[in-house]
Amino acid sequence: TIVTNDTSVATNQTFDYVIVGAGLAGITVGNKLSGAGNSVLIIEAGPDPRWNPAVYNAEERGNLDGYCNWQYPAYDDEGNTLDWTIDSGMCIGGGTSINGLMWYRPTEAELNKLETLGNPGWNWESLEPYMIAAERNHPPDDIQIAQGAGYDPSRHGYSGAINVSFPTPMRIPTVQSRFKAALPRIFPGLTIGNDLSNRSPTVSASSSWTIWYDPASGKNRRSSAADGLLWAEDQWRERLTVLTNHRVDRVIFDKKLAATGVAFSAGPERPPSVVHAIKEVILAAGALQSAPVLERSGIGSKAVLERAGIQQLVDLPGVGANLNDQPGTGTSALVREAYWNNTGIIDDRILFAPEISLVGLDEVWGADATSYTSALTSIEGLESRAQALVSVGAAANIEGAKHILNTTIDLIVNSDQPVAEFIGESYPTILFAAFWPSMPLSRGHVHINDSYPFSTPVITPRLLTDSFDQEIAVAIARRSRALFASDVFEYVVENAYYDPPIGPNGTDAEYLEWYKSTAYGASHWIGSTAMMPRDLGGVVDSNLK
Ligand SMILES: Cc1cc2nc3c(=O)[nH]c(=O)nc-3n(C[C@H](O)[C@H](O)[C@H](O)COP(=O)(O)OP(=O)(O)OC[C@H]3O[C@@H](n4cnc5c(N)ncnc54)[C@H](O)[C@@H]3O)c2cc1C
Repeated sequence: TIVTNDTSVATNQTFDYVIVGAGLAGITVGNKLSGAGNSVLIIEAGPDPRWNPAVYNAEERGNLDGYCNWQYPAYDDEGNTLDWTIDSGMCIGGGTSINGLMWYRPTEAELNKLETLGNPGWNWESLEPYMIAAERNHPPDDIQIAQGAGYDPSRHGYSGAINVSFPTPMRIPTVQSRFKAALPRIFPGLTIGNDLSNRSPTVSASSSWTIWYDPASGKNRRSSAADGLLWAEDQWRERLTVLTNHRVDRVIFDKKLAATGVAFSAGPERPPSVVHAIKEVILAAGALQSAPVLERSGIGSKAVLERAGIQQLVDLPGVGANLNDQPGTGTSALVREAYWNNTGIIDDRILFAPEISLVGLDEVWGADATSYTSALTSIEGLESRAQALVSVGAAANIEGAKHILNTTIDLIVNSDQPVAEFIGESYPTILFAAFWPSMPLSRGHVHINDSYPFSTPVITPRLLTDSFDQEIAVAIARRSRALFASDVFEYVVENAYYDPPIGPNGTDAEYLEWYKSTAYGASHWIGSTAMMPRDLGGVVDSNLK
């Protein structure tokens, strides 16, 4: 494997495959294609980060300080910038070099919906073997299990490239057990399980991480896509080249619209170069950049391309629409001074297996759930939701919007899939609950504004614009207060802290205002190049073409 920032390895060269982006998808595909004997070039906008302890040492990730991060601005519908920025990986490893390292699998029902969306063969049966093959699980030992860890041996792989384990040591055992005691009280009916990957379908458990404990250094090392599939000696490839610090402008097509290469450059002042692909160009620039690269290449909606002064090659109005992330926020509660030296509750480290609860409608609303779901499943409701998305450019057409919304609604209403993720954490001086609606119906968009490759994409997340997402948000924010006010926690913490303040009898409107003013994207962006039939607003088909 060659990793370099030397432009000449690619300029006017020819490879079997050219891949845009060395993130999770780009590295995985590059590893497999080069392993099968193909010559492969991956072009990555950011640097090689393997020297940086904030990347490789999970415990130092708090020191990243913007390293390996695009930190995009976010916009509202009027084009004003929001007061939070979007974290997104910008180095080899992409998001996996800076992410929160939580590892658990989707459910069978969730994966089978890929097929329902119009993608034959994309289902649990075909995809589960890949999840098993990717993972190298290190089961928790007796001490970790005593401190809250758990796992179901049948749900994991043991010989893959991505290391998965609980932190060594687990730490703060009192808080682990306190969260396990308190969460079923605020979400009645919630089961405390032993493994987030075997939820059926809702559960609460301590989460394992994509880390491995290196006894030589005593560190818990990040197992990013790069660590597992690029830098590891047993994954080195004879015919793989990774070009760092170069940005792809656009894909180049021949007269029959077959992709023949890409144009790229090292910086705004540097001359553009071209590299040729014999077999395929693979776009793996993530949910926030793949659509902009397509648009700069002439593939997208007429209005966007005209505004940017780009000649349209393919009319594909779904490009950049349907952008989806979970609206995250959190509640902190100051630990009482009497416990500041109690390392079962807090210490000065940030490595901790958080207790993650995946809760469904029943756990959030109990017997009242049906009053919320009848609004969700009404035909008029679906129609007006779809119209609202099309009118703001968040969906390509009404039928497509209805199809996507229905897929999510069906998972929520008929398969009891989780509507919220609620995460109990401990940091130096505070206990923290992070949470978000897990299957939001709100949608936004990402587009280019001009043809210039070094311009930032215009990302309009439109978080919490759907009334159902708002209802979930209010409900879980209320539970965060109940969590820290419960008798399980009240002896440990001062009351939960809200800014803007919410009184003990806060109204739904106050909770919603608080939620909206503190919410940010939870960094799980999807949807902007949807895999779906084209007439429904899809961008790639089930062969990823
Ligand atoms: C802060 C944060 C926390 C997260 N926490 C978790 C978690 O705990 N658990 C979990 O499962 N997931 C988490 N995620 C999500 C996970 O990391 C992503 O889903 C995953 O990395 C997406 O993979 P990808 O290949 O689609 O995109 P990415 O990993 O983002 O890779 C895309 C790559 O393309 C490059 N690129 C973009 N444009 C260009 C261009 N024009 N030319 C060349 N290169 C380009 C980028 O620099 C990037 O390296 C988190 C993400 C973030 C950012």
